[in-house]
Amino acid sequence: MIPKYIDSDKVRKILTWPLVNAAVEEALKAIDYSELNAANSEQSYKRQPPRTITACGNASQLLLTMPGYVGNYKALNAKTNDQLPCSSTLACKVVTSFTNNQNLQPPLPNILANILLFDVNTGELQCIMEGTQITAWRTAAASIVATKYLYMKRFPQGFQTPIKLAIIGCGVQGQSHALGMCATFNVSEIYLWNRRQSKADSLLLLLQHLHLNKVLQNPTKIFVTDTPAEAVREAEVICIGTYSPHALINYDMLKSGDVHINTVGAGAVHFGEVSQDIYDNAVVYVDSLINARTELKDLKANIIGEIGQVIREGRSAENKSLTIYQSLGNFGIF
Ligand SMILES: NC(=O)C1=CN([C@@H]2O[C@H](COP(=O)(O)OP(=O)(O)OC[C@H]3O[C@@H](n4cnc5c(N)ncnc54)[C@H](O)[C@@H]3O)[C@@H](O)[C@H]2O)C=CC1
Ligand SMILES: O=C([O-])C1=[NH+]CCC1
Repeated sequence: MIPKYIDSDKVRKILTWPLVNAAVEEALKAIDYSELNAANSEQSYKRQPPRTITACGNASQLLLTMPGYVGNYKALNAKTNDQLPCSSTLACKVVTSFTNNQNLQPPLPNILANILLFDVNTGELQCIMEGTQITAWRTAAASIVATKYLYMKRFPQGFQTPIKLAIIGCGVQGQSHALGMCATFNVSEIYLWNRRQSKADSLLLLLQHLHLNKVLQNPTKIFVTDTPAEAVREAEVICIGTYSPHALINYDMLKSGDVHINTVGAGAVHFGEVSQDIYDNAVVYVDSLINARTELKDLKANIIGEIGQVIREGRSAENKSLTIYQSLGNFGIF
């Protein structure tokens, strides 16, 4: 059987922020390690084992594999809302992170992804879905869900609470975080910083264009800053997605009071963009504790648990004004 290929144009057409945010929220909730039901169970169940990371020669060339299985689920027909027959999905997201790609002529994204879907009865490969954009959207959506549960829930106005947002690093992740956050929350001001300023300028132009064309309602005030310190000085929510091996922000740079940080980058080492004194003063949540045990073993931080636990158990984050969502990344199956 020749697998069906779903290219990036087709994928892009179905992605919207409400859809991706809701799917990612379910996927984060679905990460649990309770004894799973037998395969012949009537109930829906899922498996998301730890991901593997293979270095291909050196740490700047990585292959990440993220398998997932959901058994016995009943989806709804998106058009009619009727319940579809019970089904199961076996899939694996395969991501490469080759950090020299941006220097190629023409450049390629550093992070490339494909999602493989298998026949659950025979194991045959049925479909390959282009996953690069899904990864950009999924990662930003996970930060959005973390911001919703760790930060927005602190305020009576919830989602409507106006926020000043800082984006540190305006590459693929910086852009998807800026667009997703502005599409979801009431962002009153946004501060953009990138090592090479032209990328921050381009993101400013894109945001202005989308605002003028009423694709985005906010923000009305957009600033490009000369330093990360200027970008975070007023910010209540900070999203940082770079390959920086050194901390770009430290505790003294943050405003006092309620602040939430989504830190998604730093390449092969999945932390380091944020200084130790920020971790010392914060409580930290992750997407996957199983992956954190290996990938964050050198991080000295008060890791409280997973975002999924916070959502499932309906409990609010610890009573601390500074929270961090330390994003490692995962497949996003539920
Ligand atoms: N947690 C997750 O689920 C995911 C994490 N990532 C990570 O997010 C980070 C960004 O990925 P992309 O946006 O796709 O890459 P990108 O190449 O599109 O953007 C990277 C940005 O980082 C900046 N940068 C690189 N080195 C820097 C340094 N030493 N100091 C300051 N800025 C620096 C660049 O100027 C660029 O704007 C990477 O570390 C990547 O591994 C990417 C996808 C998913
Ligand atoms: O989850 C993901 O797709 C990734 N995490 C780190 C790089 C890509």
